[in-house]
Amino acid sequence: MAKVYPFSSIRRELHEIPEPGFKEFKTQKYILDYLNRFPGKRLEIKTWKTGIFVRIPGENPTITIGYRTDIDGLPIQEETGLPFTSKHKPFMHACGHDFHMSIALGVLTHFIDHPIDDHLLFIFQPAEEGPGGAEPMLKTDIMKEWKPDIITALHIAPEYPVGTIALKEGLLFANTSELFIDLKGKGGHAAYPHETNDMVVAACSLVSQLQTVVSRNINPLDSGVITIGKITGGTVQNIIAETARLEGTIRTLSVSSMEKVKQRIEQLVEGIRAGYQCEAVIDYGSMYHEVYNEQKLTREFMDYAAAKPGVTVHECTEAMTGEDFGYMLKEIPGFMFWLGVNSEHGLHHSMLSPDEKAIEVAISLITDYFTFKSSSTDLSL
Ligand SMILES: CC(=O)N[C@@H](CCC[C@H](N)C(=O)O)C(=O)O
Repeated sequence: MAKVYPFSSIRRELHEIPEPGFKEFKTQKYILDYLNRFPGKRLEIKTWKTGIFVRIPGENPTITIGYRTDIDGLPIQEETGLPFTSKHKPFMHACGHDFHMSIALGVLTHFIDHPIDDHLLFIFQPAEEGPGGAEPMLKTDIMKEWKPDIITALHIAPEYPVGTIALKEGLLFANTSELFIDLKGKGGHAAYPHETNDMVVAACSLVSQLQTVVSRNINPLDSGVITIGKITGGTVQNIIAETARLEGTIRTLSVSSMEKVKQRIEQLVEGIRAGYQCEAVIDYGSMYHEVYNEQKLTREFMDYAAAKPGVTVHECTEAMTGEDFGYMLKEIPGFMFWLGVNSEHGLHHSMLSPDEKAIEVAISLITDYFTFKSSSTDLSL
């Protein structure tokens, strides 16, 4: 068994208790219990739903430096076989939020005993995987009172080795929109198809047609994704389905492409309505603003990280992943970066197993950068 680094044990305990968005009750309690280990320290703690804000007041503050972690898990049946596998099946920390939280606690713990000039605000945000906690958290009175002047977050990256971080100035992650389409027609006996309008056939046809939107309606030099991750419909093998439901997500690099994709989806769904004589309802669920890294802070951080022993900075291209941290970056200058964790299996995979050595790499990099940033005379953007 690999060596367990201090914050790896926290990561393992959090890994055992993944919870869906806005139901992170045990996770919230775990973090609050951890924070309560530091009585008498200058920690200011406020909760919002299942999220937590923690402020460490600065000694001689000019600004507030923000750090955000997400805290929710995903509905995935874990197959890692790890001794600290999920106890909340079928949920799993398959997007690294257990890493993100333990890194946030590591950075926070460092600053409890090493206060800096500026205020620090740690945001433990629920529901990143959906329906989104960042946007409503931004609107809270707590955020208005403690609003950071700059903000940072990271996301684990299975494809990079430990010690590598990846980022770029400007656009890093895509605009996203969830997509739910409910079809309702007439079901019936499997042997009497002429008396029905089979919603399984309609759903299959619609999924195929949706594949043409990106390939035939988006400029090939632009990018887009439509993924249908789930189809449900029908009841048993010898009954023609009365209903079917498609669940998916849309990703684009611009708001205008998102509008175009949605317009095209609506036209295709209208065709299904007419062609299959059925009802069809589209729901776009939650939408996330793109993650856009502020140029000057990002470049400064890249230069800072590149000079740090043991850290390699890779200038990456944008990804079609989504992150509601994009809403925070829309209002507060800052950046997000990928943290290499060297896992054979990728994000949202049942066998994702990131290398825990990356936790200490991230804690060290972020604490050093915040200390540098706070003592830096140039706080202008
Ligand atoms: C980093 C990451 O994997 N984020 C998720 C965000 C999902 C947002 C929403 N539920 C959707 O599916 O559109 C991602 O899938 O990129």
